[in-house]
Amino acid sequence: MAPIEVAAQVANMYDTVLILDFGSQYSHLITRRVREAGVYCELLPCTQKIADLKFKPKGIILSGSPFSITDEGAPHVDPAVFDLGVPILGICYGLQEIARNLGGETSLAVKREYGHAELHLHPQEGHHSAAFLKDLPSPTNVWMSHGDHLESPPQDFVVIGSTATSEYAAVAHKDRPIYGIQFHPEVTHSVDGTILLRNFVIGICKCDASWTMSSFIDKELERIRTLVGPTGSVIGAVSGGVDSTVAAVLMKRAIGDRFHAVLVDNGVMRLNECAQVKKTLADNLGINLTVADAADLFLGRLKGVTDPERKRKIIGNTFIEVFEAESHKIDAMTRERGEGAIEWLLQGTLYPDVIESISFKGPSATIKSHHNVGGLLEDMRLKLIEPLRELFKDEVRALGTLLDIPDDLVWRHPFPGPGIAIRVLGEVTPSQVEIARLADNIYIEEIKKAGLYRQISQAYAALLPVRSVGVMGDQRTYEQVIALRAVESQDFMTADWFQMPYDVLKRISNRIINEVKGVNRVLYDVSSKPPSTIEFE
Ligand SMILES: Nc1ncnc2c1ncn2[C@@H]1O[C@H](COP(=O)(O)OP(=O)(O)OP(=O)(O)O)[C@@H](O)[C@H]1O
Ligand SMILES: O=c1[nH]c(=O)c2[nH+]cn([C@@H]3O[C@H](COP(=O)(O)O)[C@@H](O)[C@H]3O)c2[nH]1
Ligand SMILES: NC(=O)CC[C@H](N)C(=O)O
Ligand SMILES: [Mg+2]
Repeated sequence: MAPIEVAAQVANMYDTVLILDFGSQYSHLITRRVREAGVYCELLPCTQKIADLKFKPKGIILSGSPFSITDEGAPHVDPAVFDLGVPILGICYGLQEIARNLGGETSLAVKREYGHAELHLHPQEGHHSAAFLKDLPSPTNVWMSHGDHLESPPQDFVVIGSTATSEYAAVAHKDRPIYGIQFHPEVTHSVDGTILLRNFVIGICKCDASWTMSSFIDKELERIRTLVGPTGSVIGAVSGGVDSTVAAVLMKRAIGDRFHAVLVDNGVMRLNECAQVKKTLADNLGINLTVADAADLFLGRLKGVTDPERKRKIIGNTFIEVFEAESHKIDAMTRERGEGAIEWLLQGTLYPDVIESISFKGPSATIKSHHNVGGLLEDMRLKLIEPLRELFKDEVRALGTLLDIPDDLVWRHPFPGPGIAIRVLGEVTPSQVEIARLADNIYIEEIKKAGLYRQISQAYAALLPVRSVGVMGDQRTYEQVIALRAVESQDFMTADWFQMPYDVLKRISNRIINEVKGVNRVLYDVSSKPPSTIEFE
């Protein structure tokens, strides 16, 4: 089934707001805020033809854009949105786009307006905008980021808010539920922005705030069962990470033993990880996980390799090979048992991956196909099933909790597929992996003891390919260096290094140097992303 149809299936189950993306860097934040209000929404490129929509939205939001509305080649909305008869909210460029369509005049502002502004409301007696502005204090602090502004609002529009520099900071149609705002309610700097977006989707669009993870579970289980049918089988690569675990648990609930989970032991997992994941999944979640032990195969292929990209490629390719072999085995087994052959491949794709692939990023829509483990088993012609496709990471975590997945699984830091191999700089040998693994285990243990694990988005220990001189028990040592990394991040696209308390660092450093043979020095990484990345390689 095409992804757009899958999205439409979900969109048809809930009251849905359509967000049309003109390429603003904040478009995904609009999506977040609307979801936080309990309303389901879909982000689609602004080039979306309304006639091709597979669902009827209850309201439409037009996003901001890096373009100037008067630019040649600037993106424009399908004028049919104005004939749908549903409420429309234009944000910044979206407002200018409304004006362009409904007869206002946009011009270049004399100077760019960027940052805070005080919005003064101008309530209109007996006007529908009362519901839009409900509970909003006046003045309220809003955040601006624009160069163009409205020279005059379209005919039939009234002004419902202004700032010192923007006369038409908020406008509304006289009769129809069409609103335009020059500021960005979706960013946290607009302090009452969430109230405004909530007012729009609930008060104006009359959406039912029924987008909760508990309602999602029931509907998704039903959708999976219908999709897979009474005999179909599903196979899925499960890493013990939160995404694949939550997807696996949903699948297990939907189709029971017709779901087959495979974890590939690539020899560069964390300490005791494979055994632990297998046990946790079996004991707590009733998922029968096959662990494919391929540690020697992976480590053999990594021998002598030091280039980070080559390491990643080798691991990626070998992973596919092992997964394929494993799935053939399972396929043979299910056939033997007289069950249907495996038809489906489960993937833990999240909504940010989808947004990345569909979002409007320039004069033409850029379609970037996502290649997680997709395309894996082409010869088997497996169909993809992606239950988390419409969710953000925090929604996945909430879902995990509702599915009774233990907290320590739900709140696990992300762990990359290539694992410790990209945290051992230089050649990946079994003894180097062991050093990094032991140091990492102590590091995470102490972070947990200090109660800091949840505050940190991701932490790990890396082994540097250098030696330094030390002294232990009156003896000279010449040994290796461990670097500790800990970051705070919303989306892992940018990150700040975590300000680890000194006493915790002291304990960690002492323990690593005392307990991990081959290490005589520990460093703490104080680089942010950008310009550094989260992983060393
Ligand atoms: N060792 C492994 N064995 C089987 N599948 C794996 C393994 N490592 C990664 N995968 C697959 O690759 C996908 C992408 O990995 P990714 O790390 O992004 O997600 P995750 O492990 O599920 O969650 P998290 O991001 O929290 O680590 C996983 O969802 C899983 O399907
Ligand atoms: O599944 C994965 N396969 C990979 O090849 C991979 N490389 C990086 N990461 C994770 O992505 C986030 C951003 O990492 P970087 O700042 O190093 O790019 C961090 O959370 C990294 O751990 C990966 N995850
Ligand atoms: N944030 C925006 O949507 C900006 C719109 C347009 N580029 C402007 O400068 O006015
Ligand atoms: Mg992972």
